[in-house]
Amino acid sequence: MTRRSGSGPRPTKGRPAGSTTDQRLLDSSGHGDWVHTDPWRVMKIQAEFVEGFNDLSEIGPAISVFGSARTPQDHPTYAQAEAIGRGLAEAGFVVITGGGPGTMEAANKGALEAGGESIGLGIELPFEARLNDYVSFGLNFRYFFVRKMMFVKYSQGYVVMPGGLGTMDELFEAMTLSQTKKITQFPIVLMGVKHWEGLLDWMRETMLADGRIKQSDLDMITLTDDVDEAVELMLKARD
Ligand SMILES: C/C(=C\CNc1ncnc2c1ncn2[C@@H]1O[C@H](COP(=O)(O)O)[C@@H](O)[C@H]1O)CO
Repeated sequence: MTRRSGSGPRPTKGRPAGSTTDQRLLDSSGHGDWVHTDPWRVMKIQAEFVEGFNDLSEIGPAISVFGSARTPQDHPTYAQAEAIGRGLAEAGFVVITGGGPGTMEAANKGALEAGGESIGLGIELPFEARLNDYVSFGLNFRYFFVRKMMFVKYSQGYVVMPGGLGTMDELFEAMTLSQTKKITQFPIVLMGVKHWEGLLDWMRETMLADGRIKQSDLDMITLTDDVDEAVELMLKARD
């Protein structure tokens, strides 16, 4: 695969400065312009699904790696994400990330430098954002929900590194889809014991204790700092 000519930021020309397509879809106080009315937006949404399905349908076994867009390059988590990208690529997996900076960049770097496929599924944001330099094939999405479906549909499992709101959204979406059997056989590895153990303790002591989740919901997660263990788990699930 080669870097798609359409990768990088979508042109901002023609759209109100500081807003995104997603934002205009979800904002109830929309513009009156006919191309921005909801029925016509469905065509744009449909086109984005078609394009994504078309471009990703033959990528082979893939693992998505998520994590903070704000991880500095000299942070130990950056090195760990690079190692996970490398380990997954060496094990024959395509590595998919959000194509952004920080942890996403590190995982793409590890995968690309190990000779693997390094995919970035970027998102249009209200500020300048472009795919990182280690993406060998990239797509930029206007709609978060279309992009999120591509991660689930085209990966066999998730590795989730320390992160903020975006990372939590991606993690809990996958857990909900697994819990409701919308996806099956979907290993989820949380990397970074120090970052995640507080959340897992709370889920066990509050959510589980109050009967709001089952033990099987927690069992779908593996918590580790060990890159080899994470890769091994993905291989076991694949085989
Ligand atoms: C914050 C900055 C750029 C953000 N750029 C992003 N590009 C692509 N994907 C992103 C970006 N920001 C968030 N994401 C998605 O959410 C996850 C990380 O979010 P978090 O809140 O940082 O945990 C990540 O996995 C992406 O899929 C400028 O530095």
